[in-house]
Amino acid sequence: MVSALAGTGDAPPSSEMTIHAIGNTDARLISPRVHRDGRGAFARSWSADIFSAAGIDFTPVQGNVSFTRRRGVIRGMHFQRDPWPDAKIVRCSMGRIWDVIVDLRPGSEQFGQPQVRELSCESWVMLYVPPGFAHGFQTLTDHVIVEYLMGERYVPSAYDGFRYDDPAVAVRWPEPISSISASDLKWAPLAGRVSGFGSNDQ
Ligand SMILES: Cc1cn([C@H]2C[C@H](O)[C@@H](COP(=O)(O)OP(=O)(O)O[C@H]3O[C@H](C)C(=O)[C@H](O)[C@H]3O)O2)c(=O)[nH]c1=O
Repeated sequence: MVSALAGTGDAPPSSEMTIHAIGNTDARLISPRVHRDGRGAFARSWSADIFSAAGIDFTPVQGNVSFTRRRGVIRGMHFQRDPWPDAKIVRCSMGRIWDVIVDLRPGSEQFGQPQVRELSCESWVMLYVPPGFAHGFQTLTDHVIVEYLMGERYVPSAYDGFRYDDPAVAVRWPEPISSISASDLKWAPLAGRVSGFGSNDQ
């Protein structure tokens, strides 16, 4: 017997996503309206109309997904250099992560200051990371899936990053570190390499 599910009616599009500022940055926390029923739940992960109404110029051109087996793993910090800075929507689709973004745009009010948020499958909350930010996360559980909608294509020659312990940014990681890729350990210091981090910004 197939049970009919109650409709959700025609709510205005803006009610499908609530967008919150993060500090004085143009990064945003996005809380989608979660439609729950006897089967489970449904929510939007992006909306051109809602983003446009919120003044966010973002159109996905690539989708990425990563699976991380163990708690305590750090992925990042990553960014793409100009002229291909990669804005992204980040969502944690399984488990929980300690998510970190850092504004690398010289002159911005929050330049070099880590902004951290816990993202989890249960919360459904997503993060909009503007172009010019670095992004990374540490897993807070085993078996983590993180999905991305990317505002820029992957350009290997522009793919860049910095170490989790770069003294110019001083990110706090909550868990004992269980694993970091060899490539993420090889990033050169930001000081003297990325505009705005002078050689004495230790
Ligand atoms: C980002 C990317 C990577 N790759 C290749 C490059 C490597 O051979 C392999 C794994 O890449 P990586 O070790 O950089 O994967 P993550 O450490 O999960 O990187 C991601 O995690 C941090 C937290 C992010 O914010 C970025 O979205 C992204 O950099 O996939 C691709 O083929 N296409 C891509 O778009």
